[in-house]
Amino acid sequence: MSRPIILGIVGDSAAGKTTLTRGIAQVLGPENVTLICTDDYHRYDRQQRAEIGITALHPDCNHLDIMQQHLSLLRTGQPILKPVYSHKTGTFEPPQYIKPNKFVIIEGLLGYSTRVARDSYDVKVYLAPPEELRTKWKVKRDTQKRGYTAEQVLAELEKRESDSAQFIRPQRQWSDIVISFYPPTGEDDETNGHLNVRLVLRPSIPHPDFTQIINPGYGNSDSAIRLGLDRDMSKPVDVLEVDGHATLEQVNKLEHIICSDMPHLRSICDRESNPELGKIAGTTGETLQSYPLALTQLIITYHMLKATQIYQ
Ligand SMILES: Nc1ncnc2c1ncn2[C@@H]1O[C@H](COP(=O)(O)OP(=O)(O)O)[C@@H](O)[C@H]1O
Ligand SMILES: O=C(COP(=O)(O)O)[C@H](O)[C@H](O)COP(=O)(O)O
Repeated sequence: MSRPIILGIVGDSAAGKTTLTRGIAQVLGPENVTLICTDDYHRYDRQQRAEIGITALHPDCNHLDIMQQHLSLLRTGQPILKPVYSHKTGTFEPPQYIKPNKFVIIEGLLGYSTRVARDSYDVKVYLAPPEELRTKWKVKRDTQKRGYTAEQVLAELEKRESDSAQFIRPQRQWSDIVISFYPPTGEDDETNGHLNVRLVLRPSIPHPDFTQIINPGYGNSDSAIRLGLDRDMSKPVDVLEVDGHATLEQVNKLEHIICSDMPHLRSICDRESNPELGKIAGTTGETLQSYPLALTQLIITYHMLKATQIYQ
């Protein structure tokens, strides 16, 4: 059976969804990827939301029924007529005709909020940076790119907090992978390129065999790459951590584990031949490179390529 492979990336505003998506789409080939942002399914424009007093995070503020209908259509390879919301103007634009490519990446706030929607994905990712870091990212992004003042962004975050807690954060439970970038202890997050990452790997999909990381000789607890067991939302999980200061040699070893069981896809599943992996736009428009981000993007790409072996 041939059908598009669907990746979900869910998380609160400025949690890093677009940044994560970019590298994955580059590896898979932009011509093979359809990108969809579920903000397009907002029910009200910016002015209406302000008048009604509802936030974009509330399910009632989104056409979730149409979103899930569209996800089901995309999963079976059918086209949709997608609404378009502009973050630039805060208004809706004419709808777009979209025919899914080989891979579809759906990113947004409420992608896992209904069962039918959840059933549409092959891989489900949830982004959960510490709230302090997300606040900094949101202030920076929304002041630089969306025309807000820092005070407006902070006031908006406060207004949204109860909806975040009630509707956004619980979706973490449905994900296969929870991703948290975080600053190393004692360093502030201005060193964005050197953030560590914590990946919660649920057994809901089969992950690459990372156990050799904990073999004697590899080192673990004091290494820059660590594997352990934990619980997330009370369920047992594996946790893989990669420090921003990991060496190239350590990163290459992990990459080898990720890519070694798909030799015929080696050229795709490889960090070195995909220089876009791990790239982040810095504060002054410069480009930073992060190994933790690159490896995270590679693990997600691994799962998408694996899914093609079953469905394409
Ligand atoms: N992994 C990361 N490392 C460093 N900075 C990041 C990372 N992810 C996101 N950011 C910063 O946070 C900002 C918001 O991220 P973005 O991807 O636009 O979030 P979202 O799409 O979830 O709203 C970006 O402009 C970037 O500056
Ligand atoms: O929370 C988000 C989602 O975007 P993202 O996840 O990219 O932050 C936006 O604030 C709403 O879509 C409304 O947009 P605006 O506030 O610009 O009208």
